[in-house]
Amino acid sequence: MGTALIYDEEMTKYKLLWVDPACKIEVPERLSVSYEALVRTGLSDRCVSVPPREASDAEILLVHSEEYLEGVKKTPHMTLEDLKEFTLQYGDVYFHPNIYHCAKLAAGSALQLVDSVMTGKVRNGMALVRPPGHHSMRSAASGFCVFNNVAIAARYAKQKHGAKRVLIVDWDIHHGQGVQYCFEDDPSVLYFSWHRYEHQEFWPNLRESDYDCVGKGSGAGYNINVPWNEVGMENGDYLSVFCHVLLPVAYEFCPDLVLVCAGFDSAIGDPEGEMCATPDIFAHLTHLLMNLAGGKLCAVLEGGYNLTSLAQSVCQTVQTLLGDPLPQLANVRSPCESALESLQCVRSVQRRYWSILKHAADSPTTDVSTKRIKLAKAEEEKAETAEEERGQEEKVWPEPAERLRPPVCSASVLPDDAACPDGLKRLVSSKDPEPLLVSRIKNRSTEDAGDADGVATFSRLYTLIEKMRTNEIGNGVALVPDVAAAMECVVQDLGSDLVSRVLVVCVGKEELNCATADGSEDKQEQKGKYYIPVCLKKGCADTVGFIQAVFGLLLPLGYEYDPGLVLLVRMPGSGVGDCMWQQLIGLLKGFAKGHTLVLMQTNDGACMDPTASALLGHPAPPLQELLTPLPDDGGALERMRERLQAHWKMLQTTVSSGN
Ligand SMILES: CC(O)(O)NCCCCNCCCN
Ligand SMILES: [Zn+2]
Repeated sequence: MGTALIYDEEMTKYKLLWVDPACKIEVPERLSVSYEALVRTGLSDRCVSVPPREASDAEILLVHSEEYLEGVKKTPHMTLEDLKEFTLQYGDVYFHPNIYHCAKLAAGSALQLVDSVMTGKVRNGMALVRPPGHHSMRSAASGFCVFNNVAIAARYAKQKHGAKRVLIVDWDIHHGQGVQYCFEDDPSVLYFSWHRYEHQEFWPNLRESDYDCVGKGSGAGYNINVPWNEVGMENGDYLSVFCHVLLPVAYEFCPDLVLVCAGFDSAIGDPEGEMCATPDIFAHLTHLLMNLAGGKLCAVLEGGYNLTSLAQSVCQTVQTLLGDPLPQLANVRSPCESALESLQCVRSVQRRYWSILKHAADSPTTDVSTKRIKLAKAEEEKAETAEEERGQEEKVWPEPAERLRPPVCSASVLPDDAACPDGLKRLVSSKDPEPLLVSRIKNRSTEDAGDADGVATFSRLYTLIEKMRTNEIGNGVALVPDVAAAMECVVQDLGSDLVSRVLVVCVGKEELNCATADGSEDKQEQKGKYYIPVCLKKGCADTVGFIQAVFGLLLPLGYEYDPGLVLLVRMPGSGVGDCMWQQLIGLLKGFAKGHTLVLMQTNDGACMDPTASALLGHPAPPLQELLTPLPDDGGALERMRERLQAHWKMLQTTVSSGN
């Protein structure tokens, strides 16, 4: 299934008609440069073009009041003076004779997107719209927003398509207070937002944007605010919050639909956000959400005011929705102290609502005085930056790297009598393997692998890894007589001279004699750092433990390790369900530009089809809803994370005790 793209140049046909410094950044070019970038890169041609439509009164009234709608309806006929007058009642927003028309198109675009995804016409999609929506409230416009596009879409998805649980992820750098107010007592809509906050110093300066506002009544726990109390947040900060807060909770929530308030003012170069995350981060944020809700994801444009980083970020998002390989995120740095403080605060208040977080630490003891010191420091720094303002340095960042689809998406190495699943390209050894390789395989592996077809299998494995390195092949699966031997061979012989770092994810009971990344035998502490045995209660059927292991350990660590190849090994008798297995394959695509090699035992061929489906990029079925939280061994996982965070900074979820 494809990716929908919704855009109409009509939504560029309104602009600010008077002087207002607060609104001058919201220009029509935001939309046109975004769309033109999608055209220029050929991405728009690969999407299913879906036309926008005007939202009806009834649809707008799902969120807004009649008196508000009646007021906005009058704006097309207003004089300039009346428009100014009308605008004065709201904050940081402007009206224009054509903005009502565009606001109906923006909301209608979000609804078209929901229809296309919920009816299965497409898998996912993006709507490029203006005016944005997430600040507008039941009876008020705000922050360039007139109608709350995404809030209307969420209500619509429930009413028209029977969605029971809708997740809204708001990665715009401003707090979508309009969305929070709309759903704060509604447990069927989980709203997650991070936002520049600076201890309430940043617009919209609301007390209720802080981390302790978790929703009300039956909605308690279904509102998650992550305040950024400093600017300059980077990729590592964003990924930490996704791995340690949003994703575990999202998987426990198990939504039927994911809506994204896709604002790109959280990218580097944006005058509003003043953050440092690069445009390719949105490729990963999108990817990390794509295995929820069976892949049903609707991204709706919100903010983004640096035309360069906006266009790049839009392209990164759409390219991921299309299923292209993820870009390598080089040198993901550990979260900064301020981000860790926010992370710890959010987890500590949310833990009482989400069993996945129940082992989270208490809030940090930053007593009032520390905060006052911080604010005082911030004040004086602000004074400094004030004078620096004039010489405000232009942010520069590298153009995102090309993300080339390999000629062959997925390949297989199989015994001659095994059937090759649809869509996979079977690798046959074209020529005789190099004698050197044969000798290494012979003296390395067990006797049965040393015989003729064992050598053939291993030489095909070598070819497969070689072709992944050159990006001729994206990923692959091999059925081998002995997975343990094959794993050692890949890591020791094949992997090591083809890629510099191999992330080995071994699913099953086996105790492994591990080899560190550099292939040397282990010294005790090396073993500690590069060998992370995670034991799940009830084997691999333990969903809670699986989610904690994947999001609390594997993904953060993988982003920090930045491997050139992922080796996913399914030990015989592992008992891991197809659903979890497909989720794992889907999530691991975020590393090594999607170069994953799956090793399975020949007699484990039953799960070849789900494996092939995941390797080909089909969305994984949702994990079953976590109704009764299992007596999970989250404690053991938390203790392991504590131990490992000394080596792997991305595992941190609390401020360093030292400070
Ligand atoms: C959709 C959105 O979240 O990007 N709207 C942002 C509104 C910002 C209002 N304040 C502007 C002050 C100018 N320096
Ligand atoms: Zn914004």
